[in-house]
Amino acid sequence: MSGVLPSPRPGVCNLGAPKYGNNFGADILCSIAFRSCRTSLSSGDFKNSYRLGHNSRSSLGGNSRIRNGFSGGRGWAAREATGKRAFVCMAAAVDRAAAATEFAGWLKEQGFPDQALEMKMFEKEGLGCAAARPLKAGEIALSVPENFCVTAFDVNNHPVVSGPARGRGDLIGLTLWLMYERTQGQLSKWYPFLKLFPEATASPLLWSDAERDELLKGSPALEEVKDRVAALEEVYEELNSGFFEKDPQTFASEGFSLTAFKNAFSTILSRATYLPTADIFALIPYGDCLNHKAECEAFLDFSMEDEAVVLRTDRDYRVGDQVFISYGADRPNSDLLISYGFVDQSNPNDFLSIEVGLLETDRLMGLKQQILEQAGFDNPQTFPLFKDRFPTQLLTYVRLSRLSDVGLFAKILFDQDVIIDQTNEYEILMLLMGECRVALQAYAGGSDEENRIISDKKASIKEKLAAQLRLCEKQILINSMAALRNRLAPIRGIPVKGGGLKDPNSDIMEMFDMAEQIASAPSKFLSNIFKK
Ligand SMILES: C[S@@+](CC[C@H](N)C(=O)[O-])C[C@H]1O[C@@H](n2cnc3c(N)ncnc32)[C@H](O)[C@@H]1O
Repeated sequence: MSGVLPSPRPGVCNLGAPKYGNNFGADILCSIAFRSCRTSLSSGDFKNSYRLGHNSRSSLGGNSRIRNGFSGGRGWAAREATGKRAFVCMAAAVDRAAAATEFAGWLKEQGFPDQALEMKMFEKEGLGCAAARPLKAGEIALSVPENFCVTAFDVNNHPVVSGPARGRGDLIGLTLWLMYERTQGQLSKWYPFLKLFPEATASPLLWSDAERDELLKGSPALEEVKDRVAALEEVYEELNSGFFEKDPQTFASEGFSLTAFKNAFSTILSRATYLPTADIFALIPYGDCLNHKAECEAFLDFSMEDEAVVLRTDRDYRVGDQVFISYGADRPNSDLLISYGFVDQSNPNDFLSIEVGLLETDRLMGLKQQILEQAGFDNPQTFPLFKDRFPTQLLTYVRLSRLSDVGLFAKILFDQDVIIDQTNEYEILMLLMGECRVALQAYAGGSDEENRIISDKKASIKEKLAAQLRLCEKQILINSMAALRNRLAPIRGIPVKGGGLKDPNSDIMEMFDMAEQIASAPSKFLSNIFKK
């Protein structure tokens, strides 16, 4: 075997959690708007490489060659496939635990080395890997020889799909590979491996338009999913008109339908692992059964020395414990849902992206832009809002954007949380508050409804996942607003509409109400309220 995976989050690479750490406890014009979390997903890159997948750590090159010594291929047993040629839907009906046992036995027959992990079913995550013996932190838990992995090597050397896959990204190549091998059923030499794969995931990429519109209403994920689906359908159309329709004998219609393509893509997206050292995506026996834990730091990578894909543990495990990896350090729930079809309600890395920028009409725009550039920021710039923190840099950025006195520019420091003056601070906190309020109002219903759906046994998987996502995102906004309120409270001498100053403690709720409703026309509101 030899294989492929997507890569990181181009848009947000410098915005991850580690760089920012303004805890709400310690405390949080421009144009402001919430953005879909374009983490690993980028429609611009889609056609050539759908930048997604575990270990989103480095960028992904083309797939026309095997990179950095990862040669792959060859060894996947020349076992003669037997059985009828038939389109086999590797559906949920397959008993996955039995399939895993069968696959492990089959691998052994092919000379696969003994591992410290065994595949096992877990209630929450489905198939996973458990420690077969006690493991110490830093130990090699898994070592899969490269020739047992499916990669671009297999795609590029495939008698049927190499043509359609040419010039496309690794994930599309692997999707084509999976579609074709699925049509071969038991004749496929990969059959025991394919039997482990779910037919598709619960990703909203596969939901109907109506389901997406209803269930993701308010979430920035909706826009993201729509973009992805459009890009995916475009790729399919190209493949269909360029290859599938022209040769229906080879590309049997059922196995190469749009539905089959989307299903296979979602499966590949959820199972292919990006190997940073080899800069390649791979389907890795055992490795593709490892589930994600946000707190985990272990990840799969190619070891040139061992010529194998290796997992080193980041903690001790007892026999039977599930061994986890990280699918990427800073993946918000919207990304997990789209890429893998699950939501982690306790995800410490969950975030919403907020975009801020300078006003076109700002007479100091040129100067401000220079300051931003020197500090390494764009205009506009996206920042993450986490449920317990947001970046100090976000505040500084917005403070700068609202400054009209050049004499105060010297106070702008991106590595420190420095209030420029109270009027400026009041403005920016109100703007952010208003933006959060508007974003929150875009979701239908309250959090009680989401909690009800999550615990409702009759609710569908899609309804539950969407409710989990909405709940987490709303919590980020609610917590952000609470933090903004905390920051606003001690500001004394707050300017009011009629001019003059007012003690905030006298009618603080009224002030917040006002502040939270301004986002639809922030500059208009501010030009009125701060009229000199
Ligand atoms: C690489 S596969 C892992 C094997 C998979 N559990 C299976 O049953 O085949 C990724 C899939 O595992 C599931 N998964 C991984 N981590 C999870 C988590 N923390 N919570 C829930 N599901 C998880 C999701 O269904 C995801 O699409």
